[in-house]
Amino acid sequence: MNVTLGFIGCGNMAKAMIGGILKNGILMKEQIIASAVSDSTVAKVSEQFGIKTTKDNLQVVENSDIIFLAVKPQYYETVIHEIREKITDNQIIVSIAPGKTVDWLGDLFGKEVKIVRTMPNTPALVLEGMTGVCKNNNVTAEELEEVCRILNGFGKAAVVKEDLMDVVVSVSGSSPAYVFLFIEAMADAAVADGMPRNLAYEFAASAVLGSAKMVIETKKHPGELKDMVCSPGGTTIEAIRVLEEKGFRSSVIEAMKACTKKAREL
Ligand SMILES: NC(=O)C1=CN([C@@H]2O[C@H](COP(=O)(O)OP(=O)(O)OC[C@H]3O[C@@H](n4cnc5c(N)ncnc54)[C@H](O)[C@@H]3O)[C@@H](O)[C@H]2O)C=CC1
Ligand SMILES: O=C(O)[C@@H]1CCC=N1
Repeated sequence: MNVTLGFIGCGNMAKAMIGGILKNGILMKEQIIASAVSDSTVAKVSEQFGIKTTKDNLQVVENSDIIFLAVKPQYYETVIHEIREKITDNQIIVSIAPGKTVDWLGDLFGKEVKIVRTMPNTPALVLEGMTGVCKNNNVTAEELEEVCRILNGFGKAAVVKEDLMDVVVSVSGSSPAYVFLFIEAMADAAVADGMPRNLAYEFAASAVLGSAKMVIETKKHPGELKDMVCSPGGTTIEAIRVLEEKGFRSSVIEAMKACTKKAREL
């Protein structure tokens, strides 16, 4: 692709996206610039990815067609105030923050700016990211497609109505954390029953990966896939019985409702 990409902030999510983009090869390292606050991050990111790095956010703005705001939500106001004068009509701003609407972002810029609001997730690093996307009226269909090509480069992108973006946070942006917790818990149980830890992580993570692939590739209902594992009078249904007794489904639902609620409040 013939665009330059800038990241303001270069923490966990920006590094996952940069790593994915470079792994996939949709952009060259020379096409990417990122800013960070500390000298050590500037040096580390440049060494890790070979991209241009700077402590000056305006340098990112001056050198990028598409600018990802990759700082925490509470720093959005400061960063937007810092860069808004320098943003031109042709540049596209990509937000990755939960809760920040395109109208809220547009008001902070105080002028007509092209804004794409996204919610990515860290599996972008291994090209298995899933990103929810919506836009404001200043972004054309072609421009949205261009941004989606970048997002698709490290996984998949789905354009959704803006009022679903807070739900995307809980089901996608935040959800790898619950899945990691689940893998960790499964591995702990296997270790408790005598399996070496490294082997336990491999078995537990492979089960999650394979199960996710089955949902996506067979398109069967997850309940049907679950039933296919549960032999009558067998081992699995015993595990399911205990999970139901301990409120597994309800815990997940309540946790995600808390997550969506928090995103709405940010
Ligand atoms: N970590 C994740 O899995 C996901 C994060 N996000 C969103 O991505 C954004 C970044 O999150 P993380 O990468 O997790 O946070 P992080 O804390 O790892 O990275 C943020 C980086 O921004 C830098 N920073 C702070 N103020 C700055 C400024 N004024 N100028 C330039 N850089 C500045 C910080 O030094 C830090 O390195 C947040 O809005 C978060 O909600 C979205 C989806 C998933
Ligand atoms: O925890 C957070 O607030 C961010 C947003 C989605 C994932 N991490």
